[in-house]
Amino acid sequence: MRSPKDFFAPLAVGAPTPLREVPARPSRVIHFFDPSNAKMAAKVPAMVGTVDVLLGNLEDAVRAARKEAARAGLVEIARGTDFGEATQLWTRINSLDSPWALDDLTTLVTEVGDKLDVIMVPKVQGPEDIHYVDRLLAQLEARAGLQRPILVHAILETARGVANVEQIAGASPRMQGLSLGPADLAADRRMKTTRVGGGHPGYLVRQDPVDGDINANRQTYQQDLWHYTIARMVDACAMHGIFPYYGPFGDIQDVVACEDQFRNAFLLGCVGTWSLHPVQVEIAKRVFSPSAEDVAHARRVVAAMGDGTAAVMLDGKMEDDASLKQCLVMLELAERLAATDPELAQLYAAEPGPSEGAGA
Ligand SMILES: CC(=O)SCCNC(=O)CCNC(=O)[C@H](O)C(C)(C)COP(=O)(O)OP(=O)(O)OC[C@H]1O[C@@H](n2cnc3c(N)ncnc32)[C@H](O)[C@@H]1OP(=O)(O)O
Ligand SMILES: O=CC(=O)O
Ligand SMILES: [Mg+2]
Repeated sequence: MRSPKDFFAPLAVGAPTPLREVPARPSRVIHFFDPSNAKMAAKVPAMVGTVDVLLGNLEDAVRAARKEAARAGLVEIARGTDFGEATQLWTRINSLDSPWALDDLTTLVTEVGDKLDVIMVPKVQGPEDIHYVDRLLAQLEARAGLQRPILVHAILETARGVANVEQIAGASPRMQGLSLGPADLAADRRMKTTRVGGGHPGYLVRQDPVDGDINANRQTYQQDLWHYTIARMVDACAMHGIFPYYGPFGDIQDVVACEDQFRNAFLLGCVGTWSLHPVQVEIAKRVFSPSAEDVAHARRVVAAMGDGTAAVMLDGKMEDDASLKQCLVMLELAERLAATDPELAQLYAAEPGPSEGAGA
């Protein structure tokens, strides 16, 4: 463990200096593709600018016999694609205990490290996994002569990882964020589910009996299996100044439930999610962008609050410093997204600004 004084010192001679603040680039949608799948890979150049992050996946969902092909395919795509300002390139490497992780890191950092923004590390168990990757990345960055540090994103998908979530989030200045990995986490926890994310109809609460009649029809309400873990993840990320994300939603056809799951994560504080199939891209972008109504309301609150202190009434509701701060979070996100998304810029511009909304 490094001393707090050394936290921002490079871990290898010649490695770039770690960042003091994680860049808040839009990452509403982290789109997964398999670089060894020719059809999917062929679609990548056309997706630049339409998704915030393109992630070349090397881990689960890539056949063992195709691991080297996926790695080589990602190198080729990284070299041959201009990702512009609006789209980042990430990868998900194989797990640290697999036969492929070392070569994934060595090859990608030395060959296309200048193109890679973030490396997603699966099945992280504790801060020691991040420390291992941190030092290795510093050595490889020095070897490759990189000028900016590659950031690290951990998937929360083991029970031990969840128990250690605060230490993982704060393990290195490279930590960019955390994603929920509900499929592996369910298996590791021995949950009795068989799905990739989303809810389960059996996880419910039931209305109390009316007049003591337990046999009468009683309303049931499905509950969110992931609420606890997402909330813990969001707190750990906020505490360490990094970003939380929902992960995969495996029922590709059920776009309605997918949107619900994404929205729950957005409302709880997540900044984005994964998309596994093109059909999930627009859902993610829509859900993780503040609505025009939210932006308009936030502007009205800012305008009504004046110097930001005291309490005011707006539409019959009390607003004060705390609701103002929530509105500022919303507006800051809207501004950041509008800077790279012309459609959102237009949408938000159509809403009344603080002066027009004041006192309305
Ligand atoms: C638990 C976890 O670890 S989740 C993360 C790991 N899993 C993944 O990354 C899964 C990524 N996604 C996929 O592999 C695929 O989308 C699947 C297997 C879910 C579905 O694939 P398909 O059955 O081919 O879907 P479908 O027929 O609807 O595809 C339509 C088109 O979109 C393309 N497509 C599908 N998924 C993607 C993708 N993620 N990126 C780009 N293109 C895609 C298909 O190649 C197909 O192209 P075509 O019209 O030229 O034939
Ligand atoms: O990798 C993701 C998961 O849900 O497992
Ligand atoms: Mg997983």
